[in-house]
Amino acid sequence: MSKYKYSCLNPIAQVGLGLFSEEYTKTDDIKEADAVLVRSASMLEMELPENISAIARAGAGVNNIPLDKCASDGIVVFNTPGANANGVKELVIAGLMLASRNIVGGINWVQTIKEEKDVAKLVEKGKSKFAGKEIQGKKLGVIGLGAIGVLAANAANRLGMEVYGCDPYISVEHAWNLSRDIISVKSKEDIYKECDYISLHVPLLEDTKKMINKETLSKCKDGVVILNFARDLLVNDEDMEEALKSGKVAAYVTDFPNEKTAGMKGVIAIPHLGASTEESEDNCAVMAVKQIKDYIEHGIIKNSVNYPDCDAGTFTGGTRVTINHKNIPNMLTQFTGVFSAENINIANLLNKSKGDYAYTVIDIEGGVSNGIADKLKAINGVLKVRTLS
Ligand SMILES: NC(=O)c1ccc[n+]([C@@H]2O[C@H](COP(=O)([O-])OP(=O)(O)OC[C@H]3O[C@@H](n4cnc5c(N)ncnc54)[C@H](O)[C@@H]3O)[C@@H](O)[C@H]2O)c1
Ligand SMILES: O=C(O)[C@H](O)COP(=O)(O)O
Repeated sequence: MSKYKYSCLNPIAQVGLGLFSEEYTKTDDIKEADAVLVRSASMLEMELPENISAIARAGAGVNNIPLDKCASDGIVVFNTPGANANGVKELVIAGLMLASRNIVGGINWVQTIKEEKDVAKLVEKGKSKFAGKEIQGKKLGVIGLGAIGVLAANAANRLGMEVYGCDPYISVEHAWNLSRDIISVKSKEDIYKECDYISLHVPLLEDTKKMINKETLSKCKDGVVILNFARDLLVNDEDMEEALKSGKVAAYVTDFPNEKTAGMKGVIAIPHLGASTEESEDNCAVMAVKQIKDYIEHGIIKNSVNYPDCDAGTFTGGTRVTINHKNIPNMLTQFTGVFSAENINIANLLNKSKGDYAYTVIDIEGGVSNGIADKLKAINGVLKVRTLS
């Protein structure tokens, strides 16, 4: 008899799902799932049943998940930082080539002459129409130096590009990994002004939405190439269309085609293939499942995007009570009061907060009655209580 249930809203690599022990079963009904695994399926309009404790995004971008709603329902949302970064980096490099050499045009043209008598001769005669430029010596601007941005910047630099990077919130880890040859700039303006190619690697947030627009494009060099392997809404499509028509933008490479851009002249549209490699899918699935298991079985939070990371160690016996709650004063006093009223000794207590939300783990040596959980749940600001035993 399984103890836990999980649902997958997208196919998740078997190497990850295989890590679930026989204590877990898969269900198609999220009304009975403790945990949900998802890639890009939108959960924004979904009902979130009370039974869900955790959602793992097997990937980086979490704009398909209602993070605040989840937090206020006591649902911890994880992602898998860096797990698909190499896959995306390699496609970014391909994107640079696709935009610089008319590979797509050339390949399509060969198909139009394939039934002709002397294909080799026609190729030599017609190839000049598809001549391109080399990326070596050109300037690339990378906006967002996270897991992908750093890898893309370093790789392009190794291919001979002069690379500028901009990320006001760069983490220490990513700064360490950034090649010293990358020119770090404080403002995106320097990238717009200087670069021949601009690659976006920021999350879709209120302040990054439509960051590439008429105004920012007007600051760019004529014939700039924009690469978007992050999210379609980072770019204002109407402004991009105008810039492509005028020649301000020579090519727009996007991994996120939509109704507007899929057929737009000057757009190289890729069907969201950045993370669609065996390696990235495996990495993401393994990381997502490990994080779900750690949380469900031990109450450990690692790589959450809406709750603080919190590791009280592996749960080894007695009872562990985990509480998802609002980050407001006087919560711990009320929690400990519930235990002391029952004369229960707390062996270990850990509390962490992140923004408006907090998480507390309380270990006790023996068991607890259901009444304890009910009393904790009744405290104003408590969002979810789990009892692990
Ligand atoms: N094409 C794909 O298949 C694919 C795969 C993975 C990720 N993505 C997208 O790429 C994005 C980046 O992925 P990642 O793994 O590098 O994430 P990450 O969190 O490691 O890096 C994002 C970086 O953007 C920076 N940032 C945030 N706001 C910024 C701003 N206003 N200006 C400059 N920098 C800013 C952050 O400081 C961080 O360093 C994801 O959010 C996702 O939308 C796409
Ligand atoms: O944010 C991400 O990780 C990527 O966009 C990958 O999405 P996918 O898992 O649907 O390929």
